[in-house]
Amino acid sequence: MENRTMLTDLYQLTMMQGHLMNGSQNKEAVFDVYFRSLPFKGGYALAAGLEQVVEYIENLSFKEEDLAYLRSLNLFNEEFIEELGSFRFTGDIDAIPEGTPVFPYEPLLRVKGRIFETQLLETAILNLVNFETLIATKASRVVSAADGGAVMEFGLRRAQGPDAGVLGARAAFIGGCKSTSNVQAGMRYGIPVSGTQAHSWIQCFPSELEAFRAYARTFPDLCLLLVDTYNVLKSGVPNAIKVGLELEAEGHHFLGIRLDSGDLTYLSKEARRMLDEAGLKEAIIVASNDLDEETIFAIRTQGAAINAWGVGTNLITSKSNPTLGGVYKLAAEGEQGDFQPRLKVSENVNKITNPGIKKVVRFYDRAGKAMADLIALEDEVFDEGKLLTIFDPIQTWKRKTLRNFKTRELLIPVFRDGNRVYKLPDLQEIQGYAQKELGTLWDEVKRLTNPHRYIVDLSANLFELKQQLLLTIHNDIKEK
Ligand SMILES: Nc1ncnc2c1ncn2[C@@H]1O[C@H](COP(=O)(O)OP(=O)(O)OP(=O)(O)O)[C@@H](O)[C@H]1O
Ligand SMILES: O=P(O)(O)OC[C@H]1O[C@H](OP(=O)(O)OP(=O)(O)O)[C@H](O)[C@@H]1O
Ligand SMILES: O=C(O)c1cccnc1
Repeated sequence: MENRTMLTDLYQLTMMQGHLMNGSQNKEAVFDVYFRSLPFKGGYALAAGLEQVVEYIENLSFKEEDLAYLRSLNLFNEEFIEELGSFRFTGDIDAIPEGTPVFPYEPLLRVKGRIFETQLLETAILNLVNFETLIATKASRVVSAADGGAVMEFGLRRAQGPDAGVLGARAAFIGGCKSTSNVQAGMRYGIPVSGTQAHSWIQCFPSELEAFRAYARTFPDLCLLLVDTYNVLKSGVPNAIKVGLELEAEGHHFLGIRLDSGDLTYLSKEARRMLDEAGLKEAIIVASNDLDEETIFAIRTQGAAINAWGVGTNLITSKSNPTLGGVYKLAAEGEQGDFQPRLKVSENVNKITNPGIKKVVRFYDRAGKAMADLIALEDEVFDEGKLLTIFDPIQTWKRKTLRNFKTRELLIPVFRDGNRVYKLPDLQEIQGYAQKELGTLWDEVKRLTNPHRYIVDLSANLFELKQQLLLTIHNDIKEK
């Protein structure tokens, strides 16, 4: 497992030395990880990256060469470097499991512990959670546009570097992709690997037919032929049909063809007709070429005859929305378990933080559909037998009364006193869980364009606490 201890911003280390020098290193802090707006103008995001956060925490330790490098910067004193030498995370982490639909302002992770430790974690946690959550969300949109057609992740060559290719393939699988072309991701995470051929294979042979036959000889039962090197309907599909029939005559199953250019709707319909007429009704048609959720949705609704989609660049780079702006904000600080809520003020009301140690409660109706989430204080209880009126924390007149609800707390314990108390699910389990979880959201929340906004409110107690703190800060400033 990779040691990512040095994957941090310099200022985390300077602040840590500052705490050590000021005697505040043992102060306890609670940080929330959350994002403020949904990517893709979508209706939800899918949480991902927790497994990498767990690995990061479990491998946190500065090696001799790390300490030597830090010493060489001539910024840090020996007392601090020595302290880093025995650095371990000894705090608590609660997190929303990977594959859960999540919404703005909800703490996806809550980190509690000595400020000396919790400050260091910000950069790596955000790096991991922001990227994987973004790609899992993008993949989920692409998969939903494919409406049951398999989506194969093809992006490694265009990913923003090797790590993004591998972790992106993992996140894409959480979002519902069926397979990846990325062999390292397949090996590391047990993702099914799949693929076809490149144009170079076809070009290497004197003719397209010979290229197809050579591939069919090598992989008679894994034969998906790329048909657009010369001319799809006049050459590629007729040659693929010849080879497909030869394979079937020998008792093999011909898988199908891949289209990688041109009008994918027209070509797939024509190719389907030709394959069917030749008796290759089971042969599938895979499409690729700069696809994303919008093109897939358009092509599918035009009536294309496409069974599976190969999606690379737009998915792995999240091209239409390349970042998720997750932040790591201090919500409480204290000593010996006695915490005081803390708040960050901003002129921009969306940037004022939510104070205190919080939890996220999801409210379901009797049919199991998610109705709303509340960000609440840790010790609050919501009685399932009672009515509950919730309200928008900004437009407070917007109210909704929940009745007959079931509740579920989304944050679950992952580390206690530095020890892991959470069993990491395997990736197949996470994918299945994500699919089930998406089934609890209304279609209106999931639709790709102009979705309904899912309700995420603050509990009355948290709202009250926030108002009080804002008022106190405001009055303090006025008096100065
Ligand atoms: N029927 C369709 N409706 C909407 N978009 C489509 C349809 N068919 C293909 N597309 C998309 O249109 C774009 C076409 O790309 P482009 O203009 O580069 O043509 P091309 O066929 O890839 O040409 P080239 O031969 O250079 O590869 C791709 O993003 C593709 O996914
Ligand atoms: O289009 P993407 O969604 O990124 O999917 C991956 C693309 O990569 C391959 O092409 P190649 O690298 O040869 O490039 P090209 O076909 O785009 O020229 C493949 O044939 C797809 O077209
Ligand atoms: O296997 C394929 O067809 C493939 C793999 C990576 C990128 N494009 C296509």
